[in-house]
Amino acid sequence: MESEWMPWAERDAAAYVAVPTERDDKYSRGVLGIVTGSAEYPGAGVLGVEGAARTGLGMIRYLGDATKLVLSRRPEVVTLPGRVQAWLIGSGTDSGELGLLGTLFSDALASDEPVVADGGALEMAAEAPRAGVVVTPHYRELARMLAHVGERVSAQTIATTPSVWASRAADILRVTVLLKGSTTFIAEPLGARIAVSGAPGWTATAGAGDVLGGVLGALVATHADGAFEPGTLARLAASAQVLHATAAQRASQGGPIVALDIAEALPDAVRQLLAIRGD
Ligand SMILES: NC(=O)C1=CN([C@@H]2O[C@H](COP(=O)(O)OP(=O)(O)OC[C@H]3O[C@@H](n4cnc5c(N)ncnc54)[C@H](OP(=O)(O)O)[C@@H]3O)[C@@H](O)[C@H]2O)[C@@H](O)CC1
Ligand SMILES: Nc1ncnc2c1ncn2[C@@H]1O[C@H](COP(=O)(O)OP(=O)(O)O)[C@@H](O)[C@H]1O
Repeated sequence: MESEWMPWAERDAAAYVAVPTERDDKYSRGVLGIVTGSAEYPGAGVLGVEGAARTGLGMIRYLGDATKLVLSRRPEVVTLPGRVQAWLIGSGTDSGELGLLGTLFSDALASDEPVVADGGALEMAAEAPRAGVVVTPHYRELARMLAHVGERVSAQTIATTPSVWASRAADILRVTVLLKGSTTFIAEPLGARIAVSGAPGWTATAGAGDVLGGVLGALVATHADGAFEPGTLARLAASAQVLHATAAQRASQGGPIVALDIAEALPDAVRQLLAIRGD
């Protein structure tokens, strides 16, 4: 029998926006370690950083391979290693050519912090499943992850029945899965099943997924204490998808957008959600 998919609306997502209080400083708000971007795809590093920064968090430590480009766009970013509350790894990297990035990915996956894994870190996340990990593949990437653990399914089959495969993948891979598409399906191993729709078709543009990784990284870093409780990572993932879709809608207004437009519309999307909450 197919799983029950719970919808997730702006009102639900609003509860997962962390608003700083007078007692907060940049560390208590949450620090996100980001290891994304490579010589081949430096732009993905910038897009994830922008997504996270515009969602709201205390600080970003960027340790990927696009430091120069990231700093030229966001001088607020710190490029030294140090304590973080969560990790975003893998967007804009190739799993076959990781070099030193591979060590950083395995350190993050072996750490006690929650991890958002994308792009070239997906196969490593599939190899070493643990609680507190959420993966954000599109259909082809999910097919590759499943092949990596011996489950053969084509990207076309996943595209035709994404809810079935998001659900199955979470149970097989034993990590929380956010499967990207026109409807995004979020599944926790033997747990929550959430479906989020409503993003405009204009969202299907290069780098939009890299921005989503940043949004989710920021939400996880600002809720790191609860991230290991059953269902929390799935609800944070659904909230990130809602914020991303709201930002895309605001940026698009029925017309074309680029990924950076989505990142730039995030503060307004956050305000829209907080207004629903009554803040
Ligand atoms: N600005 C940045 O830095 C950006 C960086 N990005 C980063 O890039 C990394 C790889 O992500 P990805 O999703 O593109 O790669 P992947 O899943 O291997 O798919 C390759 C498949 O696509 C297909 N294909 C290619 N061209 C096609 C065409 N014209 N028309 C139709 N099909 C076409 C091709 O098919 P084939 O040519 O083999 O038949 C193959 O199957 C990832 O880390 C991501 O973060 C992106 O986010 C973009 C912005
Ligand atoms: N038809 C669509 N309608 C709405 N959103 C879409 C559609 N197709 C893809 N998306 C969204 O666009 C983003 C694309 O991400 P991804 O495939 O990772 O691309 P990239 O790697 O270039 O960033 C995801 O957030 C996905 O959910």
